Amino acid sequence: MSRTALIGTGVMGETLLAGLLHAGWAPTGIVGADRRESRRHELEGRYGVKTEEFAADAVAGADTVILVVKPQDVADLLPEIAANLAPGAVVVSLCAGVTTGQLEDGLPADTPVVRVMPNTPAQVSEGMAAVSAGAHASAVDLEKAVDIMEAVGKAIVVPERYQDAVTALSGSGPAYLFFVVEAMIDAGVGLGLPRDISTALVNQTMYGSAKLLVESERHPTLLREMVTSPAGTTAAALRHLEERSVKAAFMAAIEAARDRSEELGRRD
Ligand SMILES: NC(=O)C1=CN([C@@H]2O[C@H](COP(=O)(O)OP(=O)(O)OC[C@H]3O[C@@H](n4cnc5c(N)ncnc54)[C@H](O)[C@@H]3O)[C@@H](O)[C@H]2O)C=CC1
Ligand SMILES: O=C(O)[C@@H]1CCC=N1
Repeated sequence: MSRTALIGTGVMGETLLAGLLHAGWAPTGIVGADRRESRRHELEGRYGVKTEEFAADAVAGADTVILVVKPQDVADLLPEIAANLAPGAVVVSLCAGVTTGQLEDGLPADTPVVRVMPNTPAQVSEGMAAVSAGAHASAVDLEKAVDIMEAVGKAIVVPERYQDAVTALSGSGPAYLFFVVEAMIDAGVGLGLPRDISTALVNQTMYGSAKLLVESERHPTLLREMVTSPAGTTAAALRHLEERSVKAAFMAAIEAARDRSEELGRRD
């Protein structure tokens, strides 16, 4: 039976684990590793998977090793797993900024490495992931990573040079949308709506708008124009957003995220 080791079971590690189990993967085929004892107990109780304290133990005998630790922890992790990595095992990294070259340098020669940028909507099987092959990853290895990510949403293959931009856009993207949601809910409360009513209005507006965007396949400008009646309420609101350069602020914010991803990938 194939065995997948999931190294790091924090927010993103649990997201992937839950998604894979929801997609029908057997808990017996997955072993988690986390340094935190409390986390290991939580995961074992919640999902019935086996967990290990040390990554090296989880990796032994695994044909796929998925790294979901913070980028800052990767350098210490690689020597831990390198010694126990099974020949031919594919290493799939979800760590922001960390390049396939950095990973290959810390792993046995010719280890197939695939870099992936996922996002948290994978928790509800609506993730968006971008996948890039390292120097020694075959088409089959790349497909393995795509299959893993497609179990929890959509996945596309991109050249690795796009990964920092992808990280800034779809990796961090859910946080930008939740930020807008918070702002809208607070605005509703500011206008006198009870918080639960404001939340219900905003949540469904977000959900319905996202569904309309995807299902209609119409350009967002057209969809926005459909809402904007001449001399109406939307025009009055959009004027305020334009006066405050909100679009430019989004662009600058996403550039900052791209720069941070590049920084995380820089070798010391
Ligand atoms: N949270 C998100 O929305 C996304 C996160 N990512 C990437 O996923 C990775 C993890 O992020 P989060 O889950 O948010 O962080 P987190 O801090 O929630 O989880 C990291 C986990 O790794 C464990 N860990 C650290 N070193 C370890 C080791 N040597 N052996 C075993 N376990 C170890 C920690 O105990 C912790 O539970 C990061 O590289 C991040 O860039 C990527 C896309 C989205
Ligand atoms: O904030 C971060 O660094 C991670 C990567 C993309 C989303 N969360």
